[in-house]
Amino acid sequence: MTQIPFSQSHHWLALMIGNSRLHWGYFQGETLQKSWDTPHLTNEIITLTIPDHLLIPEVPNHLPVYLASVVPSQTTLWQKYPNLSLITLDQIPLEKLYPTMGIDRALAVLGSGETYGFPCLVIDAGTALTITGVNSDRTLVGGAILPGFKLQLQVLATQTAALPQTFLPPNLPPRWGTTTLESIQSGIIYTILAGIEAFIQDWLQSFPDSKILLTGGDSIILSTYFLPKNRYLEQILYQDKNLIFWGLQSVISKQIKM
Ligand SMILES: Nc1ncnc2c1ncn2[C@@H]1O[C@H](COP(=O)(O)OP(=O)(O)OP(=O)(O)O)[C@@H](O)[C@H]1O
Ligand SMILES: CC(C)(CO)[C@@H](O)C(=O)NCCC(=O)O
Ligand SMILES: [K+]
Repeated sequence: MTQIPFSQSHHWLALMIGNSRLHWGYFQGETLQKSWDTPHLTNEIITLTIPDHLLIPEVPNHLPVYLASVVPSQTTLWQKYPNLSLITLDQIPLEKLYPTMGIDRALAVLGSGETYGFPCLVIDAGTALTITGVNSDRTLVGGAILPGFKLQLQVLATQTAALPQTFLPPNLPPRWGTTTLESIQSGIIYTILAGIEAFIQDWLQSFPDSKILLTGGDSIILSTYFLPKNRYLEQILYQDKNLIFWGLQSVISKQIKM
């Protein structure tokens, strides 16, 4: 994997491989022009044709790809792609990251700090739901990992006889469910919300000036559920689906003179 001189092209792709799907960002210089998601790859990739509907003009087929991944089997499929740079934990300018920490968490909390300021707490509602806090010295304080909303719903449906597959309702369901569906929704949603609130309150005791960022595939629905119950957090709580891209942009712009 070779480092691409950035001057070759101002067009580049950020690719975050998550556990559910691929998250793409198309950048011109430091500007994120578009972002989109696709399913995991099934075959090795050698050239990359950008879908027409993304309306990216004149994009070459070997656009530089800056790849961060938490799925090793997907990373392998990129080995023969000519313009690939793999972003790994050692390139993240944060202190005390531990060796097995997910690069998505490190990038999201870096992107959050660079954009909204340090200290910051990131709540990433993806396949897994992660909580990651960094202080004003850009040092990892720590975090937590639990099954995400969809995974919790799925596991109840697949590991029990009587419980059906359940969806996330568009608005907060009643706490006291009177049907199976409502009871599952209530159980998962209210316990996740209570857990998140407890982590935030604990964090704010140590870092009262911290911003709190919600990101990940379920972050919009999470803020819909969470904000009306926690109006006191309104001034410090933000939803931003692009935190990982801001983190990648920060790492890459420091490696390469734009
Ligand atoms: N089109 C979609 N495809 C898959 N998941 C989706 C989609 N839209 C929303 N989601 C939600 O996004 C969640 C997955 O989040 P995200 O895409 O951030 O996960 P991911 O790619 O696995 O990343 P991570 O590794 O951070 O978990 C799922 O729980 C699902 O409910
Ligand atoms: C927790 C996930 C799955 C979230 O995508 C990812 O960040 C990961 O694989 N992390 C490795 C373990 C850790 O972060 O401690
Ligand atoms: K695993």
